[in-house]
Amino acid sequence: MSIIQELSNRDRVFEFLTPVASPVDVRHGPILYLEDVNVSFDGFRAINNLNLTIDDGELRCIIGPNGAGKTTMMDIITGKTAPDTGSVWFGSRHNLLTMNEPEIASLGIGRKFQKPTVFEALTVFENLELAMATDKRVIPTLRAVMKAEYRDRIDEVLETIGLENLRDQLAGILSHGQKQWLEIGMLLMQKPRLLLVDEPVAGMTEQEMERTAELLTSLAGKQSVVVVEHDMGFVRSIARKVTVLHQGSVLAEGSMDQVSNDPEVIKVYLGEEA
Ligand SMILES: Nc1ncnc2c1ncn2[C@@H]1O[C@H](COP(=O)(O)OP(=O)(O)OP(=O)(O)O)[C@@H](O)[C@H]1O
Repeated sequence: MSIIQELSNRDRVFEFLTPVASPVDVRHGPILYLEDVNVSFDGFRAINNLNLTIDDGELRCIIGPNGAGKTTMMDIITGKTAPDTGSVWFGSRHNLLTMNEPEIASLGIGRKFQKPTVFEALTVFENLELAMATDKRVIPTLRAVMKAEYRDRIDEVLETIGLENLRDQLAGILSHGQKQWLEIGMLLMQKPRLLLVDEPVAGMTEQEMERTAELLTSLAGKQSVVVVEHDMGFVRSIARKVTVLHQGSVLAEGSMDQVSNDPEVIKVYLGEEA
């Protein structure tokens, strides 16, 4: 059957439009679990007996000085870097260390890098549309015949990211902050269970930072969100629980007030900024 014929069959729900029912099992524990993880680069221990758990629906902020291992930790979770030893589980069923990057992404782990990578020559709407269809060959046909099936989802995401009024604008003319929100929206199109967000407010105006705080806090609960961020004011505005990494290990964990009053944290990290 041709793609056109296949798409014309309105009774069918197509795989690429249907969020994969996430098989992650969180009934008996956290959504993400790292235990005794170690990674060395040329003999340098970048991640050192790292233990970390993220609960389902949690919004967690990860802070730590330069070189603390934050990016390497994200790389391990997403399958970009393989640890030397340790365990990394997504729910109680999925051993992430046996999976490659695309397999981990398809389980529902989305990663937002610091720099926005939207398609500037496409509209906001088209960017979201593209993020939804995993089979890019069907896009033109998709637009013609499948509108009702995906429009609702795109509208929902446009509302979440606050870009409803810019839906037909080219992404290239968006502000830096709007591009970041659009890219978060592109990840949301796939209905992830866990979003990893790297320095979301770098380069943003105060107003954009406030809007980003609202956006990330609104996502928590619906999915788990892990935010790596250097901006302490921003972390304070969104964090319920903060993990401080230092030399590849967890140095402290707790509320922003708890960690910022921890003498060890003050010594190795916040103290540096004071
Ligand atoms: N591929 C690599 N090869 C060698 N060393 C590496 C590699 N990746 C990271 N490192 C080192 O591992 C340590 C941890 O780096 P990482 O980028 O994870 O820290 P970070 O907390 O994300 O820092 P930043 O806040 O500056 O982004 C650093 O000392 C870094 O130089």
